[in-house]
Amino acid sequence: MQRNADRSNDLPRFFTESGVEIPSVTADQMREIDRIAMEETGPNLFQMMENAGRSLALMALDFLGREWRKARITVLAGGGGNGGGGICAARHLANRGIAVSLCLATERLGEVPAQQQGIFQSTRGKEIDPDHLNRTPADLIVDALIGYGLTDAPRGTAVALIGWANGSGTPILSLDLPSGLDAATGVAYGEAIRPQATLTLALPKRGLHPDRTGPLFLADLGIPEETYHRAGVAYTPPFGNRFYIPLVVR
Ligand SMILES: NC(=O)C1=CN([C@@H]2O[C@H](COP(=O)(O)OP(=O)(O)OC[C@H]3O[C@@H](n4cnc5c(N)ncnc54)[C@H](O)[C@@H]3O)[C@@H](O)[C@H]2O)[C@@H](O)CC1
Ligand SMILES: [K+]
Repeated sequence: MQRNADRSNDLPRFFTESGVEIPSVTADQMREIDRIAMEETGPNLFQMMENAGRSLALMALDFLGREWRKARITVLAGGGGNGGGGICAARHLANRGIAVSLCLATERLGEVPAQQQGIFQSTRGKEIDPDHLNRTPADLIVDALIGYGLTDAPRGTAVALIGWANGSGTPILSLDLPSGLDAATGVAYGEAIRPQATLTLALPKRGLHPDRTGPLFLADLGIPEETYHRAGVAYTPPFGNRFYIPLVVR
């Protein structure tokens, strides 16, 4: 059965459309790159989260196509860095007049996600409780519940929201990785989001198997080459003249 299979010996490789290979990272390696950025080189966490959220909003707009103005979007967000990126995207989408509903899995937000929530509260977007989800029609769901911080099966409201989103029949865009998957191995500890597409951040996470992510895209967080090199990651900027790019996975 695929759900809980150990897939660590079957890791995908990631390439740009022009065939340049992009290194993949475990959660620990990505955490170290984040640490070097935050403590040594910049950008700081708020700046990276802003870049993540804006690219996520842009990808949602591209996904919706010409009908984007009429779209209704539900953003599901957790309390960590992944949730913060989702809340930021919710603001950018609400700023464009889209009907955005933000549903938080927890009231305990980290400091930077809480700042994002504070800004969102000045938009026309609405914050809704999980028990209002079925009364809130959506054309697109954004999954920003859990990112590379997951270490065991999703619990509590997060797992209820994963189940609701999967059963909704509405397309889902996942931020960084489908919530519920382990970033390094791609193993699902329990129920995991089944997205239409995934926007991963900075570098692809090792466990992003294409059968679990849908089409995979990579967003630029604005981290300089030097930061990756200090972390021991051979990195050449893959973005060309864009801020998010499709990845080819083999
Ligand atoms: N440089 C980067 O890579 C950046 C990463 N960012 C995002 O931040 C994420 C990492 O942030 P964090 O380390 O805060 O971790 P996450 O946000 O991935 O996970 C922590 C949160 O997930 C929820 N959670 C974790 N385990 C759970 C469980 N078993 N059941 C239910 N809920 C659970 C809780 O809300 C917790 O606060 C990345 O995946 C990425 O999306 C961005 O914030 C910007 C910078
Ligand atoms: K996610």
